[in-house]
Amino acid sequence: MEPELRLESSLWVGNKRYRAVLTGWHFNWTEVDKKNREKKTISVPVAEVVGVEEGRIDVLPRKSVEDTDKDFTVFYVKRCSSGSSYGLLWRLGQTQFSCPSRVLRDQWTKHLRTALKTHSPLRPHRLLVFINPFGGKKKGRQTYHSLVAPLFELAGISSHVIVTERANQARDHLLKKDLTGFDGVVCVGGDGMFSEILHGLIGRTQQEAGLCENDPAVTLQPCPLHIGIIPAGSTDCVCYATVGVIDPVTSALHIIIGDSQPLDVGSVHQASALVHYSVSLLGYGFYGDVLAESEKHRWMGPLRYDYSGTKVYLSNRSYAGIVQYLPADPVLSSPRDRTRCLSGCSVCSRSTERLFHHSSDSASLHSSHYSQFSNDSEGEWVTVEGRFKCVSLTCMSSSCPKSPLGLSPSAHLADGTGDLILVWDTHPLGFLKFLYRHTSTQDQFDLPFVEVHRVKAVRFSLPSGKEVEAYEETGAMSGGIDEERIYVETVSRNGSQQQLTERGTEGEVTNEQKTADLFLCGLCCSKAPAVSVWNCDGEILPFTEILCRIHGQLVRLYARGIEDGAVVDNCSEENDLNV
Ligand SMILES: CCCCCCCCCCCCC/C=C/[C@@H](O)[C@H](COP(=O)(O)O)NC(=O)CCCCC
Ligand SMILES: Nc1ncnc2c1ncn2[C@@H]1O[C@H](COP(=O)(O)OP(=O)(O)O)[C@@H](O)[C@H]1O
Ligand SMILES: [Ca+2]
Repeated sequence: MEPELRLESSLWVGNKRYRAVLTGWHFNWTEVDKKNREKKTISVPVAEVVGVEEGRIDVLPRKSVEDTDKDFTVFYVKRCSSGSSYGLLWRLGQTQFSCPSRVLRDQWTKHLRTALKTHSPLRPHRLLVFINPFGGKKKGRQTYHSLVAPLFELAGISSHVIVTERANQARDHLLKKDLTGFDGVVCVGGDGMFSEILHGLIGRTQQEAGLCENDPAVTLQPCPLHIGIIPAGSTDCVCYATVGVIDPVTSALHIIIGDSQPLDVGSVHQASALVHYSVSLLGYGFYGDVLAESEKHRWMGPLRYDYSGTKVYLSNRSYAGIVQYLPADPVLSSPRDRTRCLSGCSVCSRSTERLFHHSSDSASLHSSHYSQFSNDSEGEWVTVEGRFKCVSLTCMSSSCPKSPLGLSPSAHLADGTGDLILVWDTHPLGFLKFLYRHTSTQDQFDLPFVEVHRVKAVRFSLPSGKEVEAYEETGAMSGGIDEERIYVETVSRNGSQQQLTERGTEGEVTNEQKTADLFLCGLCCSKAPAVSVWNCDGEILPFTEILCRIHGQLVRLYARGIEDGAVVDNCSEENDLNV
């Protein structure tokens, strides 16, 4: 720290005197009694100071409580245990200080603001905010305006807000519109909305870099803009797995202080075309069937997954398939090592070095992305074939309120790998045991019909003859194989063939709905369908035979991973605003 940023003086909070010190990375104030004995110290990392204002200020509603020219107010992050979740809730703390003179007050506010700039270089100044008004319980707009916007305003962040009017509006905006001047993009919605932002930003970055997203062997360019998630969806898995709680205020504070969490992304391809990106769940069998069923019951909101989950479980299906996977280096980590990827994870930090060639310089992070998919470094593919209850791939733990440790509790957010979970066909009670274990700390992989592998890529295909058989079965109800084929629509985007996927717009029959409808015909047939569908972060994919490759740390979120619950809970300190 530059020496001139150090500042120390007596300050008053109410009628108590404090010795305040701004030093290094911290702002501390220690109560001093009449005999000059030091009592309790409050210490706030400068990086967690939200804002500094002259006067005595309250935030909600924002008003100057008392206008004195010797006072200033500091707003900062406080942590509270969240009770039910593993992560910590963040709240806005505030302390109003009085100085002996106006000159000293100005010195404090100037030094604190300079320290903020020095110690949190990634704080956003301007954000592009997309609100899905129909996500989850349909409270996105209200959540943003009542809880998030006042905090952004306090932190001096200007935001351009777009309330979406159709599915894929956010994605299209990010692909085509001028993004100059924005430091990040905020998504107010669920995993489907996040997926739109992900597609828009990854696509835009590759367009500008002249890279072809369709080729699974291409090393994609990491996105320069950060993504913030204000949870307002049904599953909110990406938020939960990267922050540890579903709480709009906590997420807003992570955005304000410019936290940065890299995230692995899977690119899903069919033949030589990109179909979709995935971060949370690429699932065939049970999870695909649940999604297809749940699309019919969107009106139920988040409950649609419980209803559909029960219905699909009772239908007791399994599907034939061939799964091929490219194992990750087992020396680095394992999905069964019982570790957890927490804030500051050492496995992910080491991966940054491995993925980006030993550089802490962000410019070279972007230019020298390690090629891990070229033929000579691929390694050996492993093939398994049989009948599965489900085949799932996740780039991270995919923890969510339904499953607090997630689909793969030891998976890492940013290690360049995904976890492939194979659940072989088994009796219904065995499968129920597997599902039920997701809701507790019991190991869902410790079952004889379950396998988990840490992988760099996965291929899925149907045993020969099965695809035709599948189309014939669904075709019997819906008019034949050609009808299925015409649902697969490709459009040209910037010269490349790109799969167009739309979901959820009322009154419009989309590709996914058509694919789901075809699939659901199978549900009412006496004969169970021979194929399932892929659930890709809440989207139904219109293909069965796919290849997915994991791209290490392709995007960055305004988050820091799940904080260890043992970290000090300072919520009970005085002056908590409890926003
Ligand atoms: C007997 C108790 C059974 C409990 C089963 C618990 C298993 C839960 C694992 C959930 C993993 C979720 C991974 C995330 C998926 C989301 O991308 C996706 C879309 O979310 P959204 O856009 O918010 O709608 N959600 C799902 O596919 C829901 C799967 C629910 C399965 C029961
Ligand atoms: N204005 C809109 N009308 C209809 N669908 C929308 C709109 N905005 C976004 N969507 C789509 O809604 C889907 C679900 O959104 P999401 O916010 O994830 O809610 P949920 O978690 O409840 O599924 C997303 O795939 C997104 O593309
Ligand atoms: Ca990973």
